[in-house]
Amino acid sequence: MERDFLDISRVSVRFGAGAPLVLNGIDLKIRQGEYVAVIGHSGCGKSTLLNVVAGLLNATQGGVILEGREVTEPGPDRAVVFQNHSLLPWLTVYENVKLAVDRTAGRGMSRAERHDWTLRNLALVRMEGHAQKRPHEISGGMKQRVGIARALSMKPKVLLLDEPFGALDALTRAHLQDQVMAIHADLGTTVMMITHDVDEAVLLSDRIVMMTNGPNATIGEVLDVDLPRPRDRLALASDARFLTAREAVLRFLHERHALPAAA
Ligand SMILES: Nc1ncnc2c1ncn2[C@@H]1O[C@H](COP(=O)(O)OP(=O)(O)OP(=O)(O)O)[C@@H](O)[C@H]1O
Repeated sequence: MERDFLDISRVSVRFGAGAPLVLNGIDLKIRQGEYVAVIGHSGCGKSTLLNVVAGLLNATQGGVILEGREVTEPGPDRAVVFQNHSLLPWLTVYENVKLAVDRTAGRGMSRAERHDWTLRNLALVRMEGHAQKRPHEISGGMKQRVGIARALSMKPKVLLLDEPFGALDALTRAHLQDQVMAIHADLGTTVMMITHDVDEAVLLSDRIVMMTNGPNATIGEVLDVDLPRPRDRLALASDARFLTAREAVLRFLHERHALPAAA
């Protein structure tokens, strides 16, 4: 049987003694190459869970094992892309990615190889033509693409996406989703993505992890998205399997685990 690649085991988190548990006993095993979306209402603890996997936050109980090694701190094997692009404003697009290359995957590469690797990752997100621009000269969607290139350039074992398209308009968002699907197909990167967007979760994922409301949030249900790849958003818009999966997530979020204010 295939070994679990990323093993999130009985993770509970509380912020401060006496405070309620934000997360309570999260158990999730992710296979290599799998694309998993985590969805749930605002404040249920999705980012908290991602931060534990990233090594930015220690679990109060339980832990995370990646390829047999316990996660205790951040590392280049788990690259994170946040909703708000975090590029260094005084560096060009090229330099932003090159900096990550120099610090991680580029160690041991020659100068020419590091240059090529930087350009190759910019090309993955179609940003090689904007390499010499600075962040203020490019759009929000382009900044997110550079953020994704920077993350991928580290050759991470797991790509952690925290609502990476949340701040973008619908068309830009669709474009980026297609690019991420193409990259995932190409590289086979393992992805854990947080989202609020049901359609996005169904379109991109192999499995959707649905979280109950906090505090004491836990995994309510896990849905296998049984749709062949490559996936085409237009064809899927009327595909019965897509619509069934979408409905299952919507029912979970808006019937079984509606927020009290929205009930
Ligand atoms: N550093 C912290 N100190 C104290 N409480 C925190 C801290 N970080 C998060 N929390 C609390 O933990 C809970 C979960 O927050 P988290 O950001 O993980 O939720 P989320 O599901 O990602 O929300 P959203 O979808 O709105 O981004 C919230 O109640 C939040 O206020």
